[in-house]
Amino acid sequence: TKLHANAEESSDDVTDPPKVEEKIGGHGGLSTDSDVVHRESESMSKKTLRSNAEKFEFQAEVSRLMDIIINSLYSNKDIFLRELISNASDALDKIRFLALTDKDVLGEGDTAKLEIQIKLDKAKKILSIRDRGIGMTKEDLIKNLGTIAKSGTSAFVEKMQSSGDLNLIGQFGVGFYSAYLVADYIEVISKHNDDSQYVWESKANGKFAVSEDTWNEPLGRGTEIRLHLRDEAGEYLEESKLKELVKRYSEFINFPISLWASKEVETEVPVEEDESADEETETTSTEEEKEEDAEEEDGEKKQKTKKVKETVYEWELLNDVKAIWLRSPKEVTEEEYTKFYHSLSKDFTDEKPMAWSHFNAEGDVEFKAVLYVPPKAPHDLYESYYNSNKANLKLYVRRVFISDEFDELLPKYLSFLKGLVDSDTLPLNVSREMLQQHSSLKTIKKKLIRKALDMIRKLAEEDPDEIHDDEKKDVEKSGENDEKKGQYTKFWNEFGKSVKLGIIEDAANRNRLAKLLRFETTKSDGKLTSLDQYIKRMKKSQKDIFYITGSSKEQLEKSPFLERLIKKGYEVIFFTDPVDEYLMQYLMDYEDKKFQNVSKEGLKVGKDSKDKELKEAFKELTKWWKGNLASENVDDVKISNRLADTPCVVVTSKFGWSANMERIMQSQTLSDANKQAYMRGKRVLEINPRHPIIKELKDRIASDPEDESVKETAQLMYQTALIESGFILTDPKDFAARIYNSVKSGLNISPDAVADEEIEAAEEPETSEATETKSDDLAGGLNIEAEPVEQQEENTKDEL
Ligand SMILES: Nc1ncnc2c1ncn2[C@@H]1O[C@H](COP(=O)(O)OP(=O)(O)OP(=O)(O)O)[C@@H](O)[C@H]1O
Repeated sequence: TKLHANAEESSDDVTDPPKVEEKIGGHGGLSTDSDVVHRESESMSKKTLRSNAEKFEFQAEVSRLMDIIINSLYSNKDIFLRELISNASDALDKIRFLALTDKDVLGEGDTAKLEIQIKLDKAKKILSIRDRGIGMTKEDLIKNLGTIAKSGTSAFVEKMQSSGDLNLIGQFGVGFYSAYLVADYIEVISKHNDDSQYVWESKANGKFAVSEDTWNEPLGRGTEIRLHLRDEAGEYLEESKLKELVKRYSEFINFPISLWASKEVETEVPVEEDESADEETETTSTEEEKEEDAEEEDGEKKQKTKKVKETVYEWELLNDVKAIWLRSPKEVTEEEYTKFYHSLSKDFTDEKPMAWSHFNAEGDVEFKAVLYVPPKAPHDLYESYYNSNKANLKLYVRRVFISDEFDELLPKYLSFLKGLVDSDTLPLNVSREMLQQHSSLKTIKKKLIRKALDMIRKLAEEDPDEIHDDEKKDVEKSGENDEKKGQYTKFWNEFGKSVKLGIIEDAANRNRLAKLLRFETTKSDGKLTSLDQYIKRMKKSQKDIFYITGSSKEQLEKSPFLERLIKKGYEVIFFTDPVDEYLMQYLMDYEDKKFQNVSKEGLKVGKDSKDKELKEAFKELTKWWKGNLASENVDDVKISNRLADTPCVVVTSKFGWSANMERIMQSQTLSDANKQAYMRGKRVLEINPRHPIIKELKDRIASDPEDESVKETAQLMYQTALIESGFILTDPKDFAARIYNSVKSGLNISPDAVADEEIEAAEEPETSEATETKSDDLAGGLNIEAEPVEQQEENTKDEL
């Protein structure tokens, strides 16, 4: 919000110009040897500054953020320097990138030097950080530093309120404001090629001011941030402190960072004739200040000189700019990789990346790359997955930073990786758009994916927890890998969904990705298992990989679909993430084994010798039942091979949706009813011929196929099976009414009995209870003695 175009009448002190006696030394004459003392800037009358100043209010979220920073008790205030240097480096990257296609943007002389300079003014308590980057126009200053809140602002404010950890500020894109941890007044002087030089200033009191700069030294191009340090931040005026900080935080900045540092030097000064006598005794007593008798050989007399110590200032380079990725992987230490990760990801917590891969690709397309698996997934990794263009790899071409928004380098599902690619093959002097279409990008992408998947596979291979009991005897591993214990489970919990999305999206790497899959099974005992382990444990005769989908493992464990499989010792995979339903539409087979959803048609678990016989014996019932279910979208009624204790289940056709998928689709807000009807799998009612209810039904049908009470019971059986098989009933009222009728009969109440008028009807049992006790109630309705299900007779035993 612009407050005053002309602030002359305002009494607010924000835009007070630097008074003549408060003037701040600029960076003028940066590279000249004579720059021993700060050159004072030209004085400027109060009137001129004020008439140019415009005042603005910070956007509300930014104001809140600044309040939090200013009042923070956070002890690690050092981070501000890292943030400002990182901004300076970004600005330098931007101008260097523009210079690829237009050399003139760099300017001439010192202005063309891509560097960062830090200067201290102890007397005035000012710390300034200056870069020769792209700079900011007046509009940029107003937008970037105050009026446009970034999306990360409120996320960061929220995070601060819960954790208080300011260290993460850079990740939220609001790093600049961390400068208010140490300063109570900040000036940002900036010169962009497209505009004049401007000064932004704020005392963080909700307002800031911007004015055209007519009093400071011209910057040429770039930005100087002047921090007027708070009293308690005096340590940042110590050269040693700044050197230490730059070393610690900015060692991977690829531009030279120099400090205007003091240095003791010895210089020869002439000895005044009249004092030479006194000096003589003094200087001979100390070795350093030895007086020299400057008698020339030819005997000509010269003026006497002496050496004295003097403090001079000069630019001292603080960082070694040899990029880590250009070094040989053998030479880079683990600590250096970790630190480089922190600087790349702006994640300065103590956590180490889970894994990294540093390699050099040679051949037609040459590039160097470092890839990292972060220790944690960002909070919004899967939010708007398909719409966001998050790329986490930085692209360099021959050491020049090109972009960190280049999403052609990695597929979406690997966008959780961080790192960089530096290519020697890509051309330097073309626009980003041209680069995006360059043919070698495809090769780079392909290699990066391979390397990334290898890195993840190794993470699993090195994890001792991944070696299961059945393999332990072969692989005797001692405690050497303790540090890596559990690392793959950690990876899986953070990024498992990405592997699944990869299987869906990347057909070329489907098998590699499937190897990385982990899941729980009926036999995994709370641990995660892989497909390879599953296959190792498969029964000899087992052809397919069995799985079941649902909303939780607890719910699935009780599923009737598993009854017989578990009894016979088969292992079944539990898929409980909604994405698994999609995953299994793409993952058809693995190592020549097909996947079989055990709640769908097509399950083969060996033949029962009585199959044919049973089919024949129940023919009448199945035919009758199919006829009765004609209006229910039921394709068929069949004898089941998956049931042990449950009378019947409803299975779906192989290529339609499973019950779980129907449930997922129904819960989606914008789901399309037509598509739902189309995709809904055809249903088959499968009956258990050994179950007493089914046997009784068979007998009743044989004696009277028109018996209404049997029809009623059959319908109730079907609805109950739907629920137990994971479907959502379309008409729960109808189901409830049938249950109540059955209960009435169980309690010997007349079917015509109705509730008394004016009397609360809450005496009837609730539906859910009724559902739980269904089998017994139904048995009661059919007057069957509660008897166990007949033992299954099989002569095929276990050789299925
Ligand atoms: N030295 C600078 N030169 C040019 N522009 C700058 C400079 N410092 C900040 N900016 C501009 O101000 C914006 C806000 O800076 P801020 O540090 O708050 O966020 P950021 O740089 O986008 O994110 P991060 O702090 O994570 O680097 C930047 O995006 C950039 O456009």
